[in-house]
Amino acid sequence: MIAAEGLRKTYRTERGEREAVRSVDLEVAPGEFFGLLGPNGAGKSTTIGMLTTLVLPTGGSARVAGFDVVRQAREVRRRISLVHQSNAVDRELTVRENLEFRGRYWGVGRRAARLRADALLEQFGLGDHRDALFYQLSGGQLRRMVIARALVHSPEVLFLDEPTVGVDAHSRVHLWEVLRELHGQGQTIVLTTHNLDEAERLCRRAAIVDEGRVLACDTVEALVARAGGEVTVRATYDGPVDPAAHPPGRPRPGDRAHARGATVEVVTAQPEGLLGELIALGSAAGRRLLDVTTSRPGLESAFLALAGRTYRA
Ligand SMILES: Nc1ncnc2c1ncn2[C@@H]1O[C@H](COP(=O)(O)OP(=O)(O)OP(=O)(O)O)[C@@H](O)[C@H]1O
Repeated sequence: MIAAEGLRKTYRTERGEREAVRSVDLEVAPGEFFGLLGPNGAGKSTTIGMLTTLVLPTGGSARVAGFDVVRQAREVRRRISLVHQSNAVDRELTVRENLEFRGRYWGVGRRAARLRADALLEQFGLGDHRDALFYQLSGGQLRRMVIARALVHSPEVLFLDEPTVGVDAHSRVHLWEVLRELHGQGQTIVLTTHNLDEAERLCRRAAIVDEGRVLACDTVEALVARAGGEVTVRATYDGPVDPAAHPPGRPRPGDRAHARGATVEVVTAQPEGLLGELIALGSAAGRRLLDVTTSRPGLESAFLALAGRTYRA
């Protein structure tokens, strides 16, 4: 459904050139729920911009739904939908009219557009709000409406750029459910997110992007497996500890330890004995250990293994 090769984008600005995307290769099969993951500024929005024909690539090529994103941009646009981070809606129209209007714009017949709008509003939990105006909706409802509207003309690929940014925790979980259901119905979805937890919950395959490059592209389980079963142990003290400090007995081979302010983070495949060592580290610095958290290997560990630094969204 999507094939990109060596996709590149350099922005020219007053302050010189900015290589937003250096080289991106991607393949997404029909029906996949695919994630483009990475910290802010990694080049995710620019990549999705090129795949949706809004940003002209500086190099490389991409085909989406069978058409070239540069030479056949119009054909691509008819077959896809993009939901931006902002909730742009027609403020004069009701929720249902917003959907119908979008359907009509894309050539869906009047009756079909209405039926499709009603079905989508039910599916997105907005059936009772079909006659509401945008200001009568909560942030989460508005977000669901914008995504529902993007589906009225049954696009082959739905692109979502950071779909849950600015959405409260409860609405986020609701939105995840709706997206999983859409995927279950066979919808191809490409999502960008800086939230690795979101990606782990939703995507089956993902590309980890950093500084304009794809560091790895695989199933989420395979990406996590690359982290090699390491756990991240985070200790918080009642005051700053020496950034160069290591718990006594550490580092063991493969360990990575960082201290920042009152927190020490150790990524290790051998956590045995670490708690005692962290207490001893605090005592040596005259600090008391307040809290220890452990996180199982996840995409965060995968990012660390691939990029060589801790993930900061
Ligand atoms: N129109 C533009 N002109 C110049 N530089 C740009 C432009 N758009 C993005 N950039 C720069 O390109 C880099 C990649 O930005 P991009 O928005 O693609 O990243 P991102 O991973 O989507 O991050 P975010 O989630 O913050 O949008 C950033 O350094 C950004 O400042």
